[in-house]
Amino acid sequence: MIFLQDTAHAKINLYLHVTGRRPDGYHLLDSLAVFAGAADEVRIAEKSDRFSLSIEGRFGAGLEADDSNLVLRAARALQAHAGKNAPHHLTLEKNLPVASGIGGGSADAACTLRLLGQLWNIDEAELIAIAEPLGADVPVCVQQKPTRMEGIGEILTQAPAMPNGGILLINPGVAVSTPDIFRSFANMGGIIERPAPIFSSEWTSMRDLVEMLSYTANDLQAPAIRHAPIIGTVLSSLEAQEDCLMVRMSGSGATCFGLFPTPEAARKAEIELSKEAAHREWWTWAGPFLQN
Ligand SMILES: C[C@](O)(CO)[C@H](O)COP(=O)(O)OP(=O)(O)OC[C@H]1O[C@@H](n2ccc(N)nc2=O)[C@H](O)[C@@H]1O
Ligand SMILES: Nc1ncnc2c1ncn2[C@@H]1O[C@H](COP(=O)(O)OP(=O)(O)OP(=O)(O)O)[C@@H](O)[C@H]1O
Repeated sequence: MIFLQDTAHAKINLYLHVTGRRPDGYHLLDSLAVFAGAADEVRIAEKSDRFSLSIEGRFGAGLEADDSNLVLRAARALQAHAGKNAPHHLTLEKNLPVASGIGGGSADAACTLRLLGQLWNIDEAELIAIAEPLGADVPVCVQQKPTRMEGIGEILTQAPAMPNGGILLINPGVAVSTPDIFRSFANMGGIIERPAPIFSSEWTSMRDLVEMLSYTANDLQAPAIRHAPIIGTVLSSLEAQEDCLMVRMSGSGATCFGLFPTPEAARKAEIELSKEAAHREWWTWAGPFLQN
């Protein structure tokens, strides 16, 4: 019997600047993370003698339901922190492509923390502290709100709400390893000096937001295209769509996004692209941003 469930939304890095490197090798970032309607789902069922996991959904076959899974790692980390001995059976519906730059695993871990936090009465600040060692993207995924991420992802500043625009996501089915892309970034010349983006107090339309984004980039895009040239093809296909305001890759790739004035315009572009996407076996999703 399922008694609690929550959605783990795709994280999109609208820009991602690499600004430095820590002595332990992790890169310092400045990034605007927002969340799309596309999501995995995590469900908590009855108590069990230990935490266990079932995985379903389109991309479930590519993942092990063992201790390496971020859902179980998050559950065990919170259990240890809370000093609880109350394990449950968990189910993950994996709708988002794996290792694709939209933080799927991080979103699942954060979703698990939220669910168990609700069950065990643990506040958000504590959940964020538990989230940090699980992965650089996990803290931002706990809140699932438009957020500027700095440091390696642990310095979070709330960003203005997203305008009521649309996003089209395309993943070409090539898994991209985050450490490999950071390594290539360093080998291709490393840090690019540029002024920090200036945030306004609100974005009244997608055009307003896109104007600000036009002064930014994803510094991992060029290294990712070197690993997976198909990313360049995806970006060109998105760019060719009517009403598309801008295109870019998210995170360390390979998922790319197009921004549109409305969710309907994004859905129309998805339909336009559906033949090519089916032929090339691309995953696509179009619709609104998650509004909080
Ligand atoms: C690229 C982003 O997706 C942007 O949101 C994230 O920074 C990556 O977050 P993530 O997938 O949760 O990454 P983690 O699992 O913490 O790190 C995977 C590996 O990527 C590299 N890594 C990650 C984050 C970061 N700020 N600098 C890094 O150099 C490190 O080699 C690390 O061992
Ligand atoms: N629940 C999970 N969902 C997805 N990946 C998981 C999960 N648990 C563990 N992993 C492992 O984590 C790795 C990264 O997967 P994930 O989908 O989070 O990457 P990503 O989309 O590139 O994330 P990011 O944008 O944070 O870099 C995968 O190689 C996968 O084996």
